[in-house]
Amino acid sequence: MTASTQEQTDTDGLAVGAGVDLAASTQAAALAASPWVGRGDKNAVDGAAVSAMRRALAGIRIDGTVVIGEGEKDDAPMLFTGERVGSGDGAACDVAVDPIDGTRLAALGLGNAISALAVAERGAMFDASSVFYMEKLAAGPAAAGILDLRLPVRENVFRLAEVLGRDPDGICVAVLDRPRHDDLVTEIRATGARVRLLPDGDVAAAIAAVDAGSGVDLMLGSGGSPEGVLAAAAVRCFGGIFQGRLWPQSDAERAWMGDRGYESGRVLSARDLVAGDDVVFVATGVTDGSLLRGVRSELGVPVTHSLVADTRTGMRHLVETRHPQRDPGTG
Ligand SMILES: O=P(O)(O)OC[C@H]1O[C@](O)(COP(=O)(O)O)[C@@H](O)[C@@H]1O
Ligand SMILES: [Mn+2]
Ligand SMILES: [Mn+2]
Repeated sequence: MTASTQEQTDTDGLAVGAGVDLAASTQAAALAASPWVGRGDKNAVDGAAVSAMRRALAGIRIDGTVVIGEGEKDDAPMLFTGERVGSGDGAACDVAVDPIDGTRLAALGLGNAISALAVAERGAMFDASSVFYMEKLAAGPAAAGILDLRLPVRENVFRLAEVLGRDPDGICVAVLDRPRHDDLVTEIRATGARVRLLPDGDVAAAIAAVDAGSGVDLMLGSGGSPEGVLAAAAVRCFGGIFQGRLWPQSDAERAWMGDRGYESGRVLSARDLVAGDDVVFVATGVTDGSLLRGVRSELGVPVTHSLVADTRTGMRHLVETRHPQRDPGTG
């Protein structure tokens, strides 16, 4: 795998096919966060994951620029937007990271926390760093051309039920459990559909929505814009649809959108959010979840579960990795 990855990177000049290499970064983040799981300290979870991911990226042969990161931080050397990551040689690319999506879940010892990273060609990723929230819709491939974020919720649920050949009561919609979603949840339930309320973690939820057999048919509601770009990258690799609409919360955010000529109400597709034909998405489980198992220990050896996918091959790998901690003294 590594040899062919290397070759592809050399001949194409792009960071494609490098998914398994890139997974080292989400694995490092998950491994570093795992001692903090259940200890109630969100900052410790995030801090450990961010530094480990950053260090691991330095060993990966890409010339990456973080487009979706931890915000524009001037102080701590973290994964801030605009930061260059990777070894500096290899393909020039945009990088989106969420070292832990579900920090609170991990701190509370709850399931579904993941570490996620996506890479695309340089300039391919939508700059969503300055408007925090995005309204989102994600569903499987059958929903293409049928569902639309601008339609009433009821209409989307009925359309999805029809295209899937079910009654609305056979539809399950994932929604972040937030007071702002109370009306949304009422509207969904009024159609007969079920709602799976999530304490956190809408990247994994969007993947569940596009993935047949996950038990989730649709994801609706607002969440972080950075997570929207990561979910869009995943959907580009897995198939299915993702739609996002920036949801500004302040005059500063509205001004930022205006300055960039972003019409309010514009619906962004997965391809608008992550363009190009070379997209790689990797995620590693931190705590056990519906998508991935969390970090666990087998006879003292840490084991991780990662998902690796790319648009070029359309392949999706579930990778189980043993991480023996070698004693330098014994080689
Ligand atoms: O908690 P809010 O403000 O509703 O934001 C929702 C966002 O936070 C999360 O639940 C958790 O994100 P982090 O763990 O990266 O902070 C995301 O999955 C989601 O997009
Ligand atoms: Mn995070
Ligand atoms: Mn997040």
